[in-house]
Amino acid sequence: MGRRVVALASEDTEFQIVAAIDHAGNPLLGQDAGAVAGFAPIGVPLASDWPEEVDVVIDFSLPEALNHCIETCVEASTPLVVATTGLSDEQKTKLQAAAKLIPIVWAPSMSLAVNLTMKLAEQVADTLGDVQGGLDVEIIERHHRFKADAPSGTALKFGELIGKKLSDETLHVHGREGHTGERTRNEIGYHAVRVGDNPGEHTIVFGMLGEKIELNVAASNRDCYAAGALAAAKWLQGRPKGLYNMFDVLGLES
Ligand SMILES: NC(=O)C1=CN([C@@H]2O[C@H](COP(=O)(O)OP(=O)(O)OC[C@H]3O[C@@H](n4cnc5c(N)ncnc54)[C@H](OP(=O)(O)O)[C@@H]3O)[C@@H](O)[C@H]2O)C=CC1
Ligand SMILES: O=C(O)C1=N[C@H](C(=O)O)C[C@H](O)C1
Repeated sequence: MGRRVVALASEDTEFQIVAAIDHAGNPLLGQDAGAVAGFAPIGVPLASDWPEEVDVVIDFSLPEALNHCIETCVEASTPLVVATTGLSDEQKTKLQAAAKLIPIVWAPSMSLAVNLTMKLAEQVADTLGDVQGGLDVEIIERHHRFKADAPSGTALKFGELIGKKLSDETLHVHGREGHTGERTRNEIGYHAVRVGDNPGEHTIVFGMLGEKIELNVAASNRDCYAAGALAAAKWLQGRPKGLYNMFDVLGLES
């Protein structure tokens, strides 16, 4: 994702890339970030040390890298966009605490289409929650073979939003195997598929007795996430401290 953020930001006159950060052991350190992204050099080497002053930081990394990023941004009062998924509960608490000091946009998907589909999913759950015969919700996500976390942060967010609309006692069930018995009414099932270079696809199945609805949202490439993160970075300029999400950035009601 870092490569795509650099590529899109370097084509946007509203951005000046002042640093591209990776960990100290990355073999590409010292190489020009534009060239690493597959474009013309931009005069910014990939580095492991943080610059003194920046207007905004965009984080697509690993949960283990995020703590240092949050601390650095808080120390320098720098607005932060967090796109990394697979965070622990402790890290979520840390983010919430940091947002009392700096403005942060935090979302498991920066994609416009995904965030809009989340709103549609909420609407379907709201409408069908009490449908005759009961409603079964299953979430199937597909991603590339390199993805480190499962299910995706987006799938979990879909489940959280839908669960809130359905019941206070929604169970989140990951996969299904063996003599599982009859499906309970209050569970949401998650299924994580890892195949090739899939840039991200989510299907939410709302199953009833006699008919079903499926919401499917799929990326054709990863630029929807990079573009969303850049939009969030712009939106954060001049915002007061606080924790925001992509519904806020996109003007979709939270
Ligand atoms: N919110 C959204 O819209 C999206 C979120 N994501 C999430 O973003 C994250 C990154 O995804 P992706 O780019 O595919 O993953 P990659 O593994 O390709 O990239 C992660 C990068 O972070 C680097 N890294 C590792 N440790 C550190 C550190 N301590 N400090 C700085 N950088 C570090 C890695 O280096 P090295 O390879 O050397 O370990 C690597 O270059 C994932 O959590 C993914 O789920 C992805 C797409 C969209
Ligand atoms: O790792 C990815 O690729 C993606 N991760 C995010 C997630 O976990 O939801 C967002 C997107 O689906 C791509």
